[in-house]
Amino acid sequence: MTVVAYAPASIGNVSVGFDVLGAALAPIDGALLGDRVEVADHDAPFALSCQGRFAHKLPAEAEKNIVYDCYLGYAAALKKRGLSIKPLRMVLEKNLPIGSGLGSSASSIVAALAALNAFHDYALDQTEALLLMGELEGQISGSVHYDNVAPCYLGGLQLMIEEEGVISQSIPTFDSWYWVSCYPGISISTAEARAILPAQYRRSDCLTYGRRLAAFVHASHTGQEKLASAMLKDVIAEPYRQALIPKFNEVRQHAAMSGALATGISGSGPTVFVAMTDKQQALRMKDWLEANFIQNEDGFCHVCKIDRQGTQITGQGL
Ligand SMILES: Nc1ncnc2c1ncn2[C@@H]1O[C@H](COP(=O)(O)OP(=O)(O)O)[C@@H](O)[C@H]1O
Ligand SMILES: N[C@@H](CCOP(=O)(O)O)C(=O)O
Repeated sequence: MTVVAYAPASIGNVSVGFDVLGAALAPIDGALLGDRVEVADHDAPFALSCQGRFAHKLPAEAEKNIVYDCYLGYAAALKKRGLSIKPLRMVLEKNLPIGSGLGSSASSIVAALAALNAFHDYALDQTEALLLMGELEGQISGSVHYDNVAPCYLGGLQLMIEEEGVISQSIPTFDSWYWVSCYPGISISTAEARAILPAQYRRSDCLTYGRRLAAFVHASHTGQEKLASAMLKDVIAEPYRQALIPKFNEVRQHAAMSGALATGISGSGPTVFVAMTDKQQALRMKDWLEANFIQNEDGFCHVCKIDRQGTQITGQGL
């Protein structure tokens, strides 16, 4: 048997919801923006290999690849249920750049665990699988946060709940919005971008954060597009992280003059996103970002919609 899982890129935080809001992305031109993992029968207990555009940036030793930790974590989860992992080989197709703000580690984790789970006849239910994905993401970034793994796995715009046995739930999105997502080609470690944030915040920032997040969720549920987009502002991470991203302010200024609804840092950066409603403006914004924001040959830009499907399983090999 061979199983392949595709797990889309995601925007963590979406500006207004630090660690509690995340959106899965699908380029409108049908380009693949996410990692894929193949799991197949094997004549030895385990093997892992890597391919794809960004495979050369992964740790050289297979044991340092998060996909290997997924294998160990999944085997342990099966063992707890009195089940055994089958002999298998895994292939990671690393399509997302590392330390990009596109949920790269989450994409590998979700694709790996979704493929392993499909290969074992869905031994874990969706919540159990998502809990394990969050745990593995926490190993890499220094603390458990679901704002990449949840949208990547479930699709859509996900709001983290993490109470009463509910990890996340999806909230409505505006069909007319395009998300122009541009990776400049440099890397920022999520763990380091978390370490520079204050340990404590002023009361006024806490109130602004809570008020705007509540207003965004309310506006999304009541279809108030203008109000929702006006809430896409960040007092928690962006003031401290923007200095790590060359030309971030120029992007914001140009986007505002070009009809953008909002501009923000995707996850911990350096990818930025610009939300727009006009497709032609979005395509022009992409051209501008490619000419003015991308720094090297690793960079790229996509005009995206929200990916509603999340992780997809197919039967064919890579
Ligand atoms: N399959 C993988 N995908 C991405 N990163 C991986 C993977 N396996 C191991 N790593 C390591 O995990 C860290 C991921 O860094 P991080 O900044 O969290 O990336 P991202 O923000 O893109 O998820 C890097 O040190 C990287 O070498
Ligand atoms: N909420 C996290 C999101 C990190 O996303 P990544 O794509 O940079 O891994 C944070 O902002 O730290």
